[in-house]
Amino acid sequence: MRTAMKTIEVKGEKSNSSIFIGESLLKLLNYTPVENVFIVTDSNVEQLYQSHFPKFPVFVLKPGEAQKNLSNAEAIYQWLLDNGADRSSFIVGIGGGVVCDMAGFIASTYMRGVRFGFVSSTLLSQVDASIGGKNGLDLDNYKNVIGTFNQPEFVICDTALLVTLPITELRCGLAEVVKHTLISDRKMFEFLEQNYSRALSLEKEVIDLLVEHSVETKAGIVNRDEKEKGERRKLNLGHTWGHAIEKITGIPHGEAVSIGIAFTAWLSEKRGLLSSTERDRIIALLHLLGLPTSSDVSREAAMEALLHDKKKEGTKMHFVLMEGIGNVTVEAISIEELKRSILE
Ligand SMILES: O=C(O)C(=O)C[C@@H](O)[C@H](O)[C@H](O)COP(=O)(O)O
Ligand SMILES: [Zn+2]
Repeated sequence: MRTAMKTIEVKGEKSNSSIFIGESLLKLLNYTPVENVFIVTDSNVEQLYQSHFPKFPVFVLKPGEAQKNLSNAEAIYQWLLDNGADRSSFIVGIGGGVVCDMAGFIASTYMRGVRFGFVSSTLLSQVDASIGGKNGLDLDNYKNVIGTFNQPEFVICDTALLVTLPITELRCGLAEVVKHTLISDRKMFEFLEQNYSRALSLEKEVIDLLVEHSVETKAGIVNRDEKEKGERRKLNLGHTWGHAIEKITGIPHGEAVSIGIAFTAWLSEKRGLLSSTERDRIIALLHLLGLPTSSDVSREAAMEALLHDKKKEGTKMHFVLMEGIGNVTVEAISIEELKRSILE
């Protein structure tokens, strides 16, 4: 039985981040100063876990991606000012990806930057969103168009908090786990094929292993390429198409990523990089996890949204393709060629 807490380090250019897997929200005070701390959370987390929070001022956001916007950022800046937060203050985000993104962005910009850390409460956030120092807000429904690279001092991944997570949210986190296995670990993909139902029933041993594997995979990549000049682009597998679907439909991020992964498997097969057998295995695993693999959005509409993605540089776009389960390649594809591949 795996019980011990595991620590993984992310090394950023400016600062480092310690990820504590299996640590408890109840131990938060061991990681923050004893005063001048400000908590950002959402109403779901507040309702379930406020009694576990240390006694610091709390700003409560409404839940959901739509809250990751500039007007909420302004409200939080104002609240910090009103409550006397200064350059020596410490901000803690307690919640999922939206809360961590907001808290990280605010902390990185308030008074030109104050110290911050996260308690990550959803699977998606523990395996991905809270790790690696990307803090961003959406604009006009386009994902993370405004943001910073800045590492939190710590991330507490309290897997005990996952027991209250709705099943849709759990599935969404598993979409990012599948993404990590597709990027670099065929054996882990096979482990998921064999153990998907144990993951869906939140078996502790399996969940801890999956969180640890994802954090290790992501930390390794971020340590080599924090600012996404090269290898980190791989972490965007399924996201270029996924973000377009997410923008148009408003479905949860993990579901959009699942659709994006399935689309990428199709495109990779079409371009002769992936066998149809492996494509079918990928789609089958996503289905076993209860994730969607297609959407009603027309390819033309998705293509239009995709052209506004921040991964577009001039007339080209970096697209992550699969060369087999556990192996991806990043190709700078011209928009014209992408249109031909996708629309013909
Ligand atoms: O951390 C990264 O790098 C990722 O690409 C991880 C993604 O799963 C995550 O959704 C990220 O926020 C997307 O970043 P973006 O730069 O494409 O907005
Ligand atoms: Zn993602």
